[in-house]
Amino acid sequence: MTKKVLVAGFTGAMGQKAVNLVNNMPGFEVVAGLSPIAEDNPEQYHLPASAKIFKNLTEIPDNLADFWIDFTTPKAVYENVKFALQHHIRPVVGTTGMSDEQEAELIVLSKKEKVGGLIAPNFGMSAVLLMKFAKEAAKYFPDVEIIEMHHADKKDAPSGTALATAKMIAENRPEHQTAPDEVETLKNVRGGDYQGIKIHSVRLPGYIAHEQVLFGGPGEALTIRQDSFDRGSFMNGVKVALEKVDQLDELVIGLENIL
Ligand SMILES: NC(=O)C1=CN([C@@H]2O[C@H](COP(=O)(O)OP(=O)(O)OC[C@H]3O[C@@H](n4cnc5c(N)ncnc54)[C@H](OP(=O)(O)O)[C@@H]3O)[C@@H](O)[C@H]2O)C=CC1
Ligand SMILES: O=C(O)C1=N[C@H](C(=O)O)C[C@H](O)C1
Repeated sequence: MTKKVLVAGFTGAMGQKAVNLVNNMPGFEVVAGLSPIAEDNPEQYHLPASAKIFKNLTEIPDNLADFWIDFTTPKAVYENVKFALQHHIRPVVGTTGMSDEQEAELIVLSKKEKVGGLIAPNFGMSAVLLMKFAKEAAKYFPDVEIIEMHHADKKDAPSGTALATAKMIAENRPEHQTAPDEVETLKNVRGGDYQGIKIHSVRLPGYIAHEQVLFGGPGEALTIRQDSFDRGSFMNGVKVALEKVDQLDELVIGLENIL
């Protein structure tokens, strides 16, 4: 039986990549798109002619879709995923910017509704491996800072990937010295702080998505870097998620946990 997919944020940069992915996945079909200012013309957005376009959650009927791909905005994603879980649609979520509390609430809801799904701050293999390697390196290099660089239209900072990297490093690093007293003569010039890990966010035209993790030790340094040069690089991860979320019975965080 064909698996039916709703793409939330289908008009956006990632949403359009997701539409193209599903259009080319045998056994899957885009049946609907959600986006607040989209025109009611599916083919304009490369959706099948039969696909329905919705402008808000209240318009979406029951039993419409099996999967919910979400590439929307930090403001919309929590309500979207809640709606999907309550309507037994399996969410595959790339949208970043949710708080830890929001994610925890959604996990509880997924268990209650017995609906599996995935939230992945990054669907790219280079970023998944960077996070894994950084977590390992943190055992030996407790002094670390993160620089993430993104396109100028990005709405949230730091990136979801940088925050996930910091969390994974924090889980694994041994006791470390806290930074000495320092004076910022320019406000926030030392970046954001996650449990003593500085995060620096760069936004520039021409960039897509890039991250460096810099470890420093006595007389040596280790730099781990990943680059996403094209948004197509995220689609293998989305494909794997669509193929595997059927086997999950709750909401899982992180692509690495289903690979
Ligand atoms: N996990 C991953 O691997 C990746 C995650 N991302 C994340 O995906 C998200 C989207 O990125 P990107 O595609 O670049 O952003 P865009 O701004 O290009 O697209 C956002 C989309 O969301 C839509 N939208 C806005 N509000 C709502 C709403 N209330 N309900 C449904 N749709 C809404 C917009 O519609 P309209 O145009 O009609 O306003 C638009 O289609 C970001 O959070 C980004 O960080 C990005 C790349 C990879
Ligand atoms: O907004 C983006 O573009 C990206 N967002 C995700 C994030 O916040 O980490 C993933 C990737 O970095 C691209």
